[in-house]
Amino acid sequence: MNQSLPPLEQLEEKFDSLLRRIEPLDTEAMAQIRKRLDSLTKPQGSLGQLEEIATRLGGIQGTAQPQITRKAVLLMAGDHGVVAEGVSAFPQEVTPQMVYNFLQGGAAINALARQAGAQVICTDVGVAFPLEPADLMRHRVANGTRNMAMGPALTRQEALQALLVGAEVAEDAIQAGNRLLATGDMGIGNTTPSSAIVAVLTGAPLAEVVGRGTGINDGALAKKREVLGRALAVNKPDPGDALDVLTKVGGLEIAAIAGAVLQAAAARTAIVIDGFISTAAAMIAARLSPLSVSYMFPSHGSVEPGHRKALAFLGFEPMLNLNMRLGEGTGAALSFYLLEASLHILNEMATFADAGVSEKEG
Ligand SMILES: Cc1cc2ncn([C@H]3O[C@H](COP(=O)(O)O)[C@@H](O)[C@H]3O)c2cc1C
Ligand SMILES: O=C(O)c1cccnc1
Repeated sequence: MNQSLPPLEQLEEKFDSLLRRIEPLDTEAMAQIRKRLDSLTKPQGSLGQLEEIATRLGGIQGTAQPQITRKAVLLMAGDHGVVAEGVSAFPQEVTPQMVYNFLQGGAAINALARQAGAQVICTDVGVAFPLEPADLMRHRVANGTRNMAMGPALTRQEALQALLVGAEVAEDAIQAGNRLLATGDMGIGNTTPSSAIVAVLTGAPLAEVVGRGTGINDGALAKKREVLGRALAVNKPDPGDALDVLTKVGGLEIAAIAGAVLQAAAARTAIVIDGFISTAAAMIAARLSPLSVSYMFPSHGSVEPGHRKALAFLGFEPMLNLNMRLGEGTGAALSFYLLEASLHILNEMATFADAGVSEKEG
C-alpha cells in the first residue's frame, strides 16, 4: 500500500473545508424560473419533472438563466480485495483492461458520451495492477482495497485521500468549463462494497440489497451474501458515521465518486448520479453533507435489487427505466439529454402573452 499519504490531520482539515463550502440552493433564482415556466404556452406543471429539473438547475447555478455548455463523465476506477472471496463473475484484471478500453474510446460509456457530446475523464484511484504509462497512476491512493471480509477495506487516511482525489478531479473538470457532470465507476467486485454501504445506511437486510452484479450464478450469489454478512460482523461499521462506513466496507473509486459529488456541490455544479455503485457513493456524500443532495440528479433505475432503496434514501426516483446494470456512467450520460431538454423548454418556448394564446379560465 501507498506509504506516502499526507498526515491524517491535514487530510481532515482539507476535507472539512470542502464540506464547509457547500451552500443551499438559490431560492430566488428558483422562484423566477417557476414564474417563467408558469407563463409558457402549456398548462402549468404539464412538463412534470422537466420543470423541476430546470428549476433546480437554476437554484444550483444561482441564476434564472442556467446553462449547460460543456459536460463530462467522471469515471473512477479502483479494485477490491474482497474479490478473493469469489464475489464477481469476472477476474480482477478486467479493471485495468477496461481502463485502457476507456482511454481508447471503446467502452459503452465512450459510445454514449460521444453521442451526448460529453468528455470521459477516467481516473485510477486504486487499480491493483500497474498501468502504462506510469503517469496514469498519479492519482492512485493504493493498489486496491483490503479484503473487507477480514477487516477494514481502507485506512481513514486512504478514504480521505480518495475523497479528495475525487474532489480534485471534479474541480479540474469544472475549471475546464464543464457545467454538468456525471459519475461513473469501474472496479471488478464493486457491487459488493456498494451493497454493504446500502445495507448499513438504510438498515435493509442484506438479502434485499445483494444482487448478481456482472452476472454471478446462484452459488456465487449465496457466497456473496455470506461474505457480506462476515464483512459487516467483522467490521461493525457505524451507520451514524459515513466516513467509518466508507473506510470499513467501501472502496477507493466509491470514495472518489463521493468526493466528486461533494466538490460539484461546493462549486454549484449539477452532477448526475449513475447506477448502483455511484448511488451508494452518493449516499455517503449525502450523509457527510445533507446539502449536497440538492446538487444531485438521479439517472436510471438499475436491475441491482438494492438500487431502489439507495435512490429512496436520497429521496429520488429514477428518471429512466431501461433494465440497465452496467455502471461506468452509462445511465448518467443518457440522462444528460433530459437535463438539456429542460433548458430548451425554459429558453425556447413562447409565453401565453407572446404567442397570443388564451390562458386558463377557471
Ligand atoms: C467488461 C466489463 C465492463 C464493465 N463496466 C462496468 N462494469 C461493472 O461491473 C463491475 C461490478 O460488478 P461485480 O461486482 O459483479 O464485479 C464494475 O466494474 C462495474 O463498473 C463492468 C464489468 C465488466 C465485466
Ligand atoms: O447498477 C450498476 O451500476 C451496476 C450493476 C451491476 C454491475 N455493475 C454496475
